[in-house]
Amino acid sequence: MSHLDHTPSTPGKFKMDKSAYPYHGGRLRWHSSLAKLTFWSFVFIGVIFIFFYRSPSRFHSDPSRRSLRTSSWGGPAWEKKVRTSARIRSRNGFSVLVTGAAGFVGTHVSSALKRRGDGVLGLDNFNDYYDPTLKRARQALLERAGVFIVEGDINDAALLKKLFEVVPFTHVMHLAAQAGVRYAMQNPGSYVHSNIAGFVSLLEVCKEATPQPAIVWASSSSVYGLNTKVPFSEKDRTDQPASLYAATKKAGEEIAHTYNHIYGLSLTGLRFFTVYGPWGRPDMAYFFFTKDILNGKSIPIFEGENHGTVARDFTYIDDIVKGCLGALDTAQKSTGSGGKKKGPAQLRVFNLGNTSPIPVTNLVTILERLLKVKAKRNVMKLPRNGDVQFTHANISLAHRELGYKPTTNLQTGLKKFVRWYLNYYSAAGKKADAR
Ligand SMILES: O=C(O)[C@H]1O[C@H](OP(=O)(O)OP(=O)(O)OC[C@H]2O[C@@H](n3ccc(=O)[nH]c3=O)[C@H](O)[C@@H]2O)[C@H](O)[C@@H](O)[C@@H]1O
Repeated sequence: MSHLDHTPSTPGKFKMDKSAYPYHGGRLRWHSSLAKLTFWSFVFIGVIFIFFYRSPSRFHSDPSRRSLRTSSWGGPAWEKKVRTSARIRSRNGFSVLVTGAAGFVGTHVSSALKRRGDGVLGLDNFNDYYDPTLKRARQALLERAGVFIVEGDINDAALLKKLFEVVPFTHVMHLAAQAGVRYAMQNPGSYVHSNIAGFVSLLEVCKEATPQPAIVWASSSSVYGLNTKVPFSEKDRTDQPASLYAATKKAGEEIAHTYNHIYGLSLTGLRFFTVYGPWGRPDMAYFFFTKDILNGKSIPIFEGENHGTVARDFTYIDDIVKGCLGALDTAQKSTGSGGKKKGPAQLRVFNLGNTSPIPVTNLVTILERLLKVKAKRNVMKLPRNGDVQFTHANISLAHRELGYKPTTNLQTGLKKFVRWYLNYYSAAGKKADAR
């Protein structure tokens, strides 16, 4: 509590406390010191007010997402960096705002866009859901490629508006999200904050922009939930999610429909199927299995009822990047501007999977071979914490519309991952602080 909190609200209370003013004429002195106190309080509050509302550089923090430090933005030097990063360097190129740019998919997509001459500006809140030093290393990688990542949260509407004031983005690649299926039981609020509130905050700014950008965003294979009909097709029901994570992604798809319908925003949702590869996410099974196998720690391998197989349609990052670029390239323009719809706009959803589900036990066998270490397998029943038993993508729609054609099998992809992992964590003695 600050000393100001002890200041009584009315002078009457002071008057009652005579013991504090035992001398003759104390009331007079008290009146003058109260006047001084009031005067300086106003000066102090005024200074704080001017600091927060007039300064070009504001300070933002977001405790619910566990951002490790407050971020600052604004000012001519900052705007120049934003503009330079987003500058288009090829004919008919895009200028793309990539949210979640320090994330796994965000880093790969940003660098692919930059390589082909698009302007790219990253946005990321660098929260500590998993080891932030990995996010910083990805940031350094992008910086060398000429991509600047603004440090901030998608819930910060003032920051988003500023970015659109500085750059008339043609596209938004929205990959910022609270990922992970099982963590949703530990921290449900973070899923609502990022995947629902954050998405709405972004769409609100996009719909007001002139021109409105086309938006491509990450949904998830988890929206198929408890469905048993395989392979999963975009036409299938998605109304039985098994985790809050899946429910927030499903909500995102409905929210996308609303903003498309009311404001004419062009929106494409991509249902990613268990994406893996170099620079991946340490909370995912293939990643922490690798770490634990190398450390001689036992790994929990889930199985279904009656020893049923648990399998995933593991999809390699380079294939996913091609799918993302295909979605951006075929996205039609939004039709509205300044918050007003002018006509119907494109609304799409695609599966981006590998069409070849692999049992988790096979994943472990491949890792054992690549790492040359036998895993300590601890086979256990699939916990009821959000996991589904099986995923399998039908990708014919993405193939037809986006030219999407995955080419990397799990063996090849994991080989590339393991090479990166050993390199990354042996260099400079970095610790694989996976979870
Ligand atoms: O496809 C998706 O949409 C989702 O893919 C992954 O979710 P998941 O497939 O559950 O990926 P992992 O957590 O890496 O699990 C992979 C497999 O390993 C199994 N597993 C996981 C953890 C564990 O300790 N043991 C174990 O056998 C899981 O049941 C699952 O079959 C991502 O974590 C989600 O963010 C993403 O949205």
